Formats: sequence, structure tokens, C-alpha cells
Amino acid sequence: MSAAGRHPLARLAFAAYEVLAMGLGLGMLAAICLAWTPLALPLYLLLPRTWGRRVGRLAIMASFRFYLWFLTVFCYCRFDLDEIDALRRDAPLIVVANHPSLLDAVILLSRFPNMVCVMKAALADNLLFGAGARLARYICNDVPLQVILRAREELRDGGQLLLFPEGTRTTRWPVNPLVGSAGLIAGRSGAPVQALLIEFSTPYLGKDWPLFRRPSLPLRVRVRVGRRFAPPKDVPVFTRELEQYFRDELSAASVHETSAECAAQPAPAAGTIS
Ligand SMILES: CCCCCCCCCCCCCCCC(=O)OC[C@@H](O)COP(=O)(O)O
Repeated sequence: MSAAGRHPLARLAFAAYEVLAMGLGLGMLAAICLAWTPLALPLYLLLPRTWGRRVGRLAIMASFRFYLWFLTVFCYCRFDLDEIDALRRDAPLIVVANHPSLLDAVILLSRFPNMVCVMKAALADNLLFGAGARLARYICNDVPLQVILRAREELRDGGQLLLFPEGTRTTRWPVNPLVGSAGLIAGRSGAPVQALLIEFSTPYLGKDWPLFRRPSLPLRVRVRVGRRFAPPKDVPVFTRELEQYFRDELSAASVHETSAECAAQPAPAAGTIS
């Protein structure tokens, strides 16, 4: 249902729908997170740690799954995530993914019941995400040694660790230079590293996509299960190998546009993910 080539009025109506879908989508995410905050805070204080993180992670999975359903039904988004479900019971496991969009974490967290996420420290004080992230015992990325120790502890307890080794959303397509955290944690914990490849039809909510710029619908997102790496002995070598792997896989898929192209053409044809 591309708007291109249609009557100008139809195009205008579709653009209006895209704006509406954006408002609904962002509003629903805010509403879900805000509704959880007043519950998550007392649960964080009252529940023992193991119960708290269990409840916290299940609530995040369930809420984000509902959220993706909402985006599918009302906001013309299409998610192809079936491949991921095979990983759900593989623990301990370090899941690493490329990071094209703000939606990546929401998408991945919706499929794993016991996943602990390494996140930007600033998010821990965020009104929307802070309380939920604390209850789920997510790991702040501000003190590297703490990240490694906490990650190792969570993996030992049978958790699955999610981290985005680009450190921030992608700015140098197809993937930024990677930091060494995944290799370090894998080396220290003995857990394997599972690559996931995230592909968007347009870089919606990427680093160069303003929060209130309308999406180009349908937004298609596919997550592929990539290679699984054994815990490395040599972290720098592993990090280079992982980066090259992402580069090769994502270049081959070639579903994104560059940010510059995207800025020049606000309503591009949907990408090539089918
Ligand atoms: C139950 C209702 C849900 C309540 C909220 C639960 C908390 C969910 C926290 C999700 C936070 C996921 C953080 C993902 C990793 C991360 O930190 O990514 C940061 C980027 O994306 C943005 O970084 P940047 O590109 O540098 O702006």
C-alpha cells in the first residue's frame, strides 16, 4: 500500500495517517511505561531481588509484546521476529545486535522472558524507563568493571544478556565500530555470543531521525538469528571479527538508506525486506 503514484489527495490522507500512527505509537509506549512506574517502584523496594527481577522482566516482555501488537494493528508496522523464539531457552547467552533504531531494545525484549539489558546510564533516571529497568535489574553501562561483574552474575543465574556493542545507535552504516564489552564478558563468563541482525525498511528513530518526524509506512522490521561465537580468548581479535561479521551480513541485506538519503527524501519507498 505505497502512497507513491496515487492521487494527491490520497497521498495527503496517507501522510496524515502516518502522522496519526506516529502519535499513537509514541503515546502508547509512553502510556505503558508510565503506567508501570508506580507499580515497579514499590515492587523494587518490597520484593526480594530474585522475585523482583523475574516479575520485572516478565512484565517488560509482556508489555512490549502487547506494544508491538498495537503497532501492527493500528500503526501499519510489520515485525518478522519468528526466528528469535528458538533462542529463548538457550542460557546462559550473550545476545548482541546492531542498533539502527530506538525501537531495537523494545523489539528484542518482547521475545525473551529472562533478559537483562545493558543500557545507557542516563536511562536509569528516565521517568519512562527508570523504575522498570531497576526492577528488572538492568545493568547501567557507566562503570565498565561493574558491567562485567554484574553481567557475569546474571549469566551465572541463568539469564540472557542483551547488549548493543556499537555503544549507541548506528551512525556509520551498516554498523559503527564495536566496543569490546561482549568479548570481555564472554571471556570472563564462558557464555557464547549470539549475533542478531536487525533490519528496518527505513531508519525510523535512528540516530538521525527526529522523534517527531513521521515514519514512512509500512515500517517493516526483520530480526535474523546470526552466527553464534564461542567465548573468545583474544578480545580485540574477536571484536574485529564480530564487527566484520555484522558488516558483511548487513551490507548483503542492504535494506536501509543512508541518513543523508533519508533526509533528502522524507517518504522513500519501503525497503527490500519482504
Ligand atoms: C513494563 C513496562 C515497561 C517499563 C519500562 C521498562 C524499561 C525498559 C528499558 C529499556 C531500555 C533499553 C535500553 C537499551 C540499550 C540502550 O541503552 O540503548 C540506548 C539507545 O537506545 C539510545 O542511545 P543513543 O543512540 O546513544 O541515544
